[in-house]
Amino acid sequence: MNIPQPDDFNQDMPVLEFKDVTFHWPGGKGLSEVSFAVPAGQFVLISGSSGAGKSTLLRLAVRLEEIQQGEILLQGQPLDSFYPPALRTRIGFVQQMPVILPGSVRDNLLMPFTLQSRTDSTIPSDEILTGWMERLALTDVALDDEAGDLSVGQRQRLCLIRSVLPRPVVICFDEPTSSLDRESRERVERIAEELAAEGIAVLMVNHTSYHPDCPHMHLTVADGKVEEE
Ligand SMILES: Nc1ncnc2c1ncn2[C@@H]1O[C@H](COP(=O)(O)OP(=O)(O)OP(=O)(O)O)[C@@H](O)[C@H]1O
Repeated sequence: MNIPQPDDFNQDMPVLEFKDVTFHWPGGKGLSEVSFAVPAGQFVLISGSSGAGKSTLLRLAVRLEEIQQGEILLQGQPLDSFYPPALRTRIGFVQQMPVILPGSVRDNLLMPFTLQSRTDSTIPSDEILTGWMERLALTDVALDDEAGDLSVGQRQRLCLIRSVLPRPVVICFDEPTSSLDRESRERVERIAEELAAEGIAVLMVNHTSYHPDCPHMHLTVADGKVEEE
């Protein structure tokens, strides 16, 4: 996979960097002075107890929440310097509760290409879409099916494909396997590891019994802090 990089991006720079980031929800929970750097193609496993702040960390990384102090850099540039549709194609997000839009499976998969501003991307063919669906064991789903009729597990895999298609430099997975049976779970985990091997940095919140086969960084979230193990 050919991962796009801006002309001035030095491959030795972290692709994603948190610098002293602080964010608190209105109720006071949140994260304080979080710093870590993720090189291109790094697999990052994120763990911590329920309510520790793992989803909050990912939501900050994809700018669904605004940091209150510090800085988050994507390819060396502040997150808020990206035009939002351009940011969405550079950093993918597969959420716990997948977001599906009205329309067919094809409409949902191609949604990033209707929003995006980049001119260097070709709209994927049906062959590419079905290839990805086979890779994720969605063989009983057709491109013309209504996406709203899919199960939660099927929706999660559809969102995974939708995030990968624009060739992002980072993908954040928030418990992408929570609604899947064991076989599908292992398949999604294997694909996430393959994406890292192809050069995409992968940040994955996952259950504690998951141990990636690939080399990885492990971040633990506890008491509003993020520590690298
Ligand atoms: N929209 C919100 N408004 C106020 N507080 C919130 C909001 N979202 C999360 N929080 C609080 O922030 C803390 C961290 O939540 P977060 O969802 O990031 O935890 P988590 O580690 O992902 O948990 P889980 O493993 O259960 O998904 C929790 O105490 C939660 O109640």
